[in-house]
Amino acid sequence: MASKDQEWVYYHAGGVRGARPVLRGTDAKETFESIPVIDVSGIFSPDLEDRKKVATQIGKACREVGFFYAQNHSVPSDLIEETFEAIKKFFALPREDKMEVHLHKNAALRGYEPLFETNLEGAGRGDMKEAFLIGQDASEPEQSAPLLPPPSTTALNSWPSAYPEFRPAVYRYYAQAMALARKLIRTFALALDLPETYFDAMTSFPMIHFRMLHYPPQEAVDARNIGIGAHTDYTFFTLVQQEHISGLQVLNANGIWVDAKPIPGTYVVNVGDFFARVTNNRFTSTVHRVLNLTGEERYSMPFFFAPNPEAVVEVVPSCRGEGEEEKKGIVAGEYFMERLRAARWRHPSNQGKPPPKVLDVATGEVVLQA
Ligand SMILES: O=C(O)CCC(=O)C(=O)O
Ligand SMILES: [Fe+2]
Repeated sequence: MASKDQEWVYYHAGGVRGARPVLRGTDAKETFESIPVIDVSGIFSPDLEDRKKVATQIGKACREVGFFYAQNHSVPSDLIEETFEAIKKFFALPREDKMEVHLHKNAALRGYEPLFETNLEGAGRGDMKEAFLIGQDASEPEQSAPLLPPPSTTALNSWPSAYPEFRPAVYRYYAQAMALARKLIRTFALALDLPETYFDAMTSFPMIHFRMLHYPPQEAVDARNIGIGAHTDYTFFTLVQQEHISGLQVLNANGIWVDAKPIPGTYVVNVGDFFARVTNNRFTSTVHRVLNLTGEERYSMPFFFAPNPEAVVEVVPSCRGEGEEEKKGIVAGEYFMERLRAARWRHPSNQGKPPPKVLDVATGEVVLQA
C-alpha cells in the first residue's frame, strides 16, 4: 500500500511517462539484481544446435531482465578503441565546427546535439550529454542499400566538414556493428521459437541510429543532474559499447537501479520497445538511465537496430496467447519519428505544437516542458 512516504522512480517508456514504487523488504517482488553475461560465440557456428543454445540463454535474459552482456561477439577490440578515439576527436572540435551539423538543421534529426538539449525526465536543466547521431541513409555508398535510391534523394546524415576522417572511421565500426546485429536478430527469432529468418524481410534496410555520446562528469546525484534520464529505447534491440567508465543503470521491478558496469570485451545488449510490442511484452523493454559519477569523461556508443521504416510491426505468431489483447500493427517509421520528435520537441517540424506535458521529477507535478 503506497503511503505518503512511498519513494517513486519516474521514467519515460513507450513514449509515455511512468512511475514505479520503490519496494523493499517484505514488499519486494522477485526480480533481477544483476545482468547476465552470455557467451554468444555459438551464433557464428554453422551448426543450428549451437545457435539455438545461445538463443535459449538470450530468450531467458530478454524475458527476465531485458538486458544482457554479449561476450565473444567477434567485433575486434582495436576497432572499438579506434572508434572511441575518433569520437573523442569529434567532441573536442571547436563548438562552431560541431554546430555546423546541429540536428535541428536536419529533417531526419541527425547530427550534433549539444549538452542539455533533451530532458527525458522533465526536471532540471536537461540531460547532461552531447551526442552525434547518424542513421540508415540509402544515399551513402558505405551502407550498400539493397535498392539504389532515386538520384534526387538527399542525404539524411550530416557530417562535419572540419573533420573529414570522421566519416570513414565511423563507417568502419558501423559495418561491424551491423554484421553483429544481423546475426543477433536471427538469434532473437530462434529465442521466440520462430524460423531463424523470420525478421529478415522486415529488417532488409533497417532503421539504424548510431549515437555517439559524451557525458561530462556530474557533480551531484539528484533528479536535476542526470546524464540521460530514465527511458526505454525505441528499437528492436540496442548494442552498447561503453569503454571502461561506469554510468549505465538498469531499473528492476522493485524500482532499484542495477549497475551495468563495463565488462571488458563485451557489448551491453538491451531489448527495446519494438521487441516488447511484437512479443506482447514477453521480452521486456527495460528502463535505464546514465549517471556519470566517476569524475571522468564518459563516452559510449549505442547502436540502435529497429525494423525497416515501412514495416508494419505486429505481434509474432508464437506470442499470441489466448485471451491476450490484439495489438494493431504500427508503421515502424511513423512510431519512431513520433518518439524522436517528442524527445526533441523544439525541432522546427514541431513548430506551433504545444510542448509535451512532463512530470517534474522533483515535485511530482505535471508541467509543460520548458
Ligand atoms: O550511454 C549509455 O551507456 C547508454 C545510452 C542510452 O541509453 C541511449 O542513448 O539510449
Ligand atoms: Fe537507451
